[in-house]
Amino acid sequence: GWGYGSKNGPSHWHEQFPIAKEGSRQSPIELKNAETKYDSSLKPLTLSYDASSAKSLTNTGSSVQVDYEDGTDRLVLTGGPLCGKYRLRQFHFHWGACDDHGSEHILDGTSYSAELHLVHWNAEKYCDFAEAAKAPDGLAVIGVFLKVCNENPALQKMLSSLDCIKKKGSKVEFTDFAPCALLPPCLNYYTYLGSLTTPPLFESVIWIVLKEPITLSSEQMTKFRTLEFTGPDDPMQDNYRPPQPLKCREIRKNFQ
Ligand SMILES: NS(=O)(=O)c1ccc(O)c(NC(=O)NCCCCO)c1
Ligand SMILES: [Zn+2]
Repeated sequence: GWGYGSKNGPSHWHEQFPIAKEGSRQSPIELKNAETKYDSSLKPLTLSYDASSAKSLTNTGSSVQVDYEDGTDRLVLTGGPLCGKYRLRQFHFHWGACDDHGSEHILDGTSYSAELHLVHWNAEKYCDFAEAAKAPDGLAVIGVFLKVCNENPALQKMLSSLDCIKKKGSKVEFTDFAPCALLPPCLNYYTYLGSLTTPPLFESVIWIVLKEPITLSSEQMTKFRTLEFTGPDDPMQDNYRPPQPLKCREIRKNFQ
């Protein structure tokens, strides 16, 4: 199956997922602040997150992912560019082999060491995630850059559990994790219409990329790389897709 290696990585994905090449709204993209447009009609993001509905921590074989119980309205994102209420389903990360790269979005030429994706689906219009994932307004993903600087206590609970999920497909119970602890103080954002950044690359994501990164220590960053893609000689790293053509898209921001 698809992956991030030389034989099954992003340059090969079009062979099984033609939208990779043929799509009009693929992600990630380069964000060039000078070419974005301030939109005063954009609302602030409102996140109502309670910690209780975290469920599990999984090595998906392409990332590390925390899944949430999304059968009820417990962790809801509204406002911003969104119409309706979007329910948090999971968050996961993308990162590099070295600290100088690893994010999927690139901001004014800067690649960050990693990128957090908080994945929400439109529970007002669709019955479940799978249905929403196929709709043009089905998903809303908040992207948060990670910059190596000082230690991030909020990440520690997850990172200290990674030893238990080294192998692809492994999963452990992971409860009471408040995702809002992973957000920076300032919620200024860029927003544009895009896609999943992994196969099946559905063009169903309203992207909300925060301008301000969160920080973590280099030891914490190293911890991500102790996970395995397929086996002990295959460390999970460089699990990011490079930027895709902007084509006929506008990038808006909620700040001047
Ligand atoms: N990176 S993203 O755009 O935020 C993103 C958000 C939600 C997703 O469902 C996917 N992709 C996905 O689920 N692919 C199927 C199997 C993956 C196993 O790891 C990517
Ligand atoms: Zn992602």
